[in-house]
Amino acid sequence: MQTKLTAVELIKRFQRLFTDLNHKQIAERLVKLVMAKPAVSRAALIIERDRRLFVESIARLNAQKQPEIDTVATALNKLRGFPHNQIERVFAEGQPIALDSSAIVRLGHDITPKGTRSAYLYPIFEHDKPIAAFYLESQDDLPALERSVQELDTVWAFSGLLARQIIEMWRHDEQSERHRLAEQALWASETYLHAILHHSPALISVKDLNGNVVLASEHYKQLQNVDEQGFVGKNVFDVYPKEVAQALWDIDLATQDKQQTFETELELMHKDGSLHTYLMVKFPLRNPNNDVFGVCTICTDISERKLAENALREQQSRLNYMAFHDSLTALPNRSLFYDRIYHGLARAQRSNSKLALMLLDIDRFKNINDSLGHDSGDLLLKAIAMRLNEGVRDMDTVARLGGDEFVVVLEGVHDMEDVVFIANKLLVTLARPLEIAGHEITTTVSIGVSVYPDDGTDTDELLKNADIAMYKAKEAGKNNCQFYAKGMSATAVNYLLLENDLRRAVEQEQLILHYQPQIDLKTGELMGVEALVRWQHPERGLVSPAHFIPLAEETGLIAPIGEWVLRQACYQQKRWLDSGKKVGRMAVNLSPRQFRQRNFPEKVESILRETGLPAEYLELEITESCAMEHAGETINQLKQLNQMGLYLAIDDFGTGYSSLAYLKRFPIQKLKIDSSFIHDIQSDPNDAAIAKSIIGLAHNMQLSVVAEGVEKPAQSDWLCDEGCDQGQGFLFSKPLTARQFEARFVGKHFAFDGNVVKLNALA
Ligand SMILES: Nc1nc2c(ncn2[C@@H]2O[C@H](COP(=O)(O)O[C@H]3[C@@H](O)[C@H](n4cnc5c(=O)[nH]c(N)nc54)O[C@@H]3COP(=O)(O)O)[C@@H](O)[C@H]2O)c(=O)[nH]1
Repeated sequence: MQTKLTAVELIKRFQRLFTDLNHKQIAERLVKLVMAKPAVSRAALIIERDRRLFVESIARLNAQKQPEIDTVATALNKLRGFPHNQIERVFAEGQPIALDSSAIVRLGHDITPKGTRSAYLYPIFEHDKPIAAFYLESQDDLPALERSVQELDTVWAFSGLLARQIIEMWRHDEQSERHRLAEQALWASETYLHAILHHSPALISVKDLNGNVVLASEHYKQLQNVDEQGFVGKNVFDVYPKEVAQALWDIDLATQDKQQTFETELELMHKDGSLHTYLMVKFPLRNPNNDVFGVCTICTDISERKLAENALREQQSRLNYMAFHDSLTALPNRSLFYDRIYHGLARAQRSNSKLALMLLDIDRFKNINDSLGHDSGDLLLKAIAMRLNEGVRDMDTVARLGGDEFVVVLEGVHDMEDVVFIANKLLVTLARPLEIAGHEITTTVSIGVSVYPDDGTDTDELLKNADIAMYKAKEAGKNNCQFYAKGMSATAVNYLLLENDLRRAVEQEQLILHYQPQIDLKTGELMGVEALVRWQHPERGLVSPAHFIPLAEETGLIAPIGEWVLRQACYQQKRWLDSGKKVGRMAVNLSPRQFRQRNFPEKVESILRETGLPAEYLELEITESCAMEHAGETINQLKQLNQMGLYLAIDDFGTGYSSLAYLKRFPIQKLKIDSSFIHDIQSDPNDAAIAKSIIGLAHNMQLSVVAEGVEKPAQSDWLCDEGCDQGQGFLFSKPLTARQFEARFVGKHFAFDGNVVKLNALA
């Protein structure tokens, strides 16, 4: 049986119940007291803290009908399963709210637990203002719940105080947390600052408005004049040289006054004597009232970046230099020459003056290069570049266009005598002996001059005309200077210009072979084919061998060209043999220099091996004059070639002076009557007599005989009647490309030009 307690006993009991509890435990105990009433199935304590409603604690009956308490201390709006609007209403109106079963149904089934039939909201006041509320649910009807509410009047009475206690405790907790966080933040920022000031490689400092350093990074100690105490407490004037300090202080003042950030670079000396470049940033520091109270300086060491930038700049200017200068002589190259002359021409036009362009080419440079080697050739070019530079004024341009070709541009020319004088001076200067790699070398140059505006108004025209004049100088015996004159023919010049291009012709695959058939005059059968080289020049078109073979011979280029022809002809012959085409022998022309190469027979042998062509399918032709020039040597070379199984022919026979004594000793198989005797063979009795003699001579020596340059059927008939074995000429076919040649084959047989078919028909 329950005994009624007095008010004092009740207070004491409550005090005992709530002594030494924290706010969570107080809230738990309060809802537990409410749950003690059997009609209450769920209870919650809601408290207003800082104008927000928090559900502090919730109690509900579990399956065993035991109260279970959950301290949530969560904002109401974050929790589901509560009649939010009703709870807010209690706090707003300060009146209890009773919800019967129909009101519960209206709340909806997701608000209250299943089976709830009534609910009650009870406000708790402090000074007439609700500061808390209890929310009660019951599985009984409202009257039963209301009875329990009445029985809980003591709880309601004490709840005002306890709710206040909970609020204060929360506030205290929150404040403690805020303090803790603030302390933690302070500690963190102090730690960071300490770490930054001690370990940052930057110079970081803060100065007050008088320029006294109040905070500084350790890195300052690296600076000259900063002792082990560091920068703190000092002033820029204590540390830096006077002018530097003044400049820094001026920036500090400007930063304070203008209240803006300043950025500049400065160089500071370290204790180890090294000079470092720093990027310095200064900015004002403001207090919460936005007043400037100091200046912060951050200096970053950018020495390495500067070094890299400088290196890059140097590299760029080196590259720039290289792009416009010749690496060997350091003279301006072709590009810079074009740029200089472009501006020079503009100046000449403005000042109405003349400009002279001198093109210089070293005479016989190739011989020097070939005999002394490329290193000596390079030394020579350098020496010439120096002498050229010394021989002209500073304002004049000396450039190397490539190879052994130099150019001098003389500006402000008013008198042509001056140009003549300089040209002669250069000829004399350059002709002085030079010591190159222990050899005394005397070299000369040929100079061609063109003058603006008389010989051209643009660079290319002036260059072209200076070129023509320069080659005229070469023609005139080298070591002299020629001025361009309007009528100068470019034909001879062209011939010389070819030389440079010819050097590249083999490697750039500009050479091709054409093939001209040789036929049996009696049967019309294809007996052989002569390989004739052509040069497919990129600008000049097809260049005749009559034009470039003598040049190749003169310059020594005949060796690689001749070897290329021989190899290609052998490869072609092998292909035709393999494809079953009856071509006869492949005749290849040899130039004197090529034939005289000591190891020529070995070269032929190696090419035959490489191409797989049997020797008997190859015929070599040397001219009569070549054969007779060093007849003794010729016999030896021919013997070796003959022993290899090759067929040998004397070309252009009748044009040289043959010694019959030698001729009979040459191990040859064929004579070729030169075309000059064939041309007028019917009308010129001398030509006819010579041709007859050659045919007779050949047959007497057991040699076969071929007539070159057969153009007319009558010539062919005459030759046939006189017993000439073979003919070669346009009558039968012009020289053809390999493809054209193959196209003439009908099965395994070669078909000649139309008019020759008739001739064949006679056979
Ligand atoms: N060392 C080398 N010399 C070579 C090589 N290839 C050619 N040559 C020599 O160059 C000279 C000119 O040759 P090309 O212009 O090829 O002239 C040849 C024929 O096209 C020409 N020909 C042939 N038939 C006729 C004709 O009926 N009429 C006519 N006007 N010309 C004709 O004759 C040249 C052949 O001459 P040849 O060698 O004497 O049989 C010339 O001296 C070539 O030898 C080479 O690879 N190496």
